Amino acid sequence: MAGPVAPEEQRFCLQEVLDTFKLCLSENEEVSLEHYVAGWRGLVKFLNSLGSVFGFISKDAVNKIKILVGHLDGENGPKYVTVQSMVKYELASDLVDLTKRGNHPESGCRTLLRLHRALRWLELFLERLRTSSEDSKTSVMCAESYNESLAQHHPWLVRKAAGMAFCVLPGRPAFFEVMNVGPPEQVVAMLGEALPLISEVYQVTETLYAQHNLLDLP
Ligand SMILES: CCCCCCCC/C=C\CCCCCCCC(=O)N[C@@H](COP(=O)(O)O)[C@H](O)/C=C/CCCCCCCCCCCCC
Repeated sequence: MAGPVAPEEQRFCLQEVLDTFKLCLSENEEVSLEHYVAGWRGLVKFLNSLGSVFGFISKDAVNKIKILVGHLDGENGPKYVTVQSMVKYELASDLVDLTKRGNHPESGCRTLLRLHRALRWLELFLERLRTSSEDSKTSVMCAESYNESLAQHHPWLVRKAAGMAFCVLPGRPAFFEVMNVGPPEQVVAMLGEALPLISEVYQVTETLYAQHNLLDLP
């Protein structure tokens, strides 16, 4: 499974991801793009520690993270502080391809939508992990969660490749170990803490995108 031991800054830690998702939502339910991206960076560390089979997934996630960071660090960075301000700015400035891919293939709105859909997969997967028994198969939990969410937006070839990658996922005990939390009961408790945060970020974004008819951006 995993290769040589990763340096500390590349090592996944569930607590770190939990902390970034805690910081994501402000009191007035605005989603901080900086923390959203940081949450995904943390998750990509986990994916990287699972080995090169997951490289094509990690690469796509990293590309999308880079696009969003590019917006955050760009000259219009202040417009990208929250997902709400990003949507408002990009729509008002005609910076989103709404019906077919055109001049704005890297808009913040369409890029974030891809990660947003993946967040639903994560929510479903973590809930299965949290309620699983010691001998449950991570590959099955992952595939079921994928089929209920992201798969509906992926073409056959991507679905096939993803399905093959899931087959080499480590078993639950090894999987829990990579999370760097402690014994399984502690992992389960931390997942219980992380899930409502992830769900809330997902719901707030889903409602915002639905209000603006952005859920099917090409
Ligand atoms: C708390 C710890 C346990 C769970 C840790 C999970 C770590 C997962 C980290 C990253 C997940 C990857 C997110 C992938 C984003 C995919 C976005 C997407 O849908 N992209 C497609 C469409 O993009 P455009 O072409 O429209 O720009 C793109 O075609 C995708 C290509 C790559 C394949 C994506 C397969 C996604 C499978 C998600 C499951 C990851 C399996 C992780 C196993 C633990």
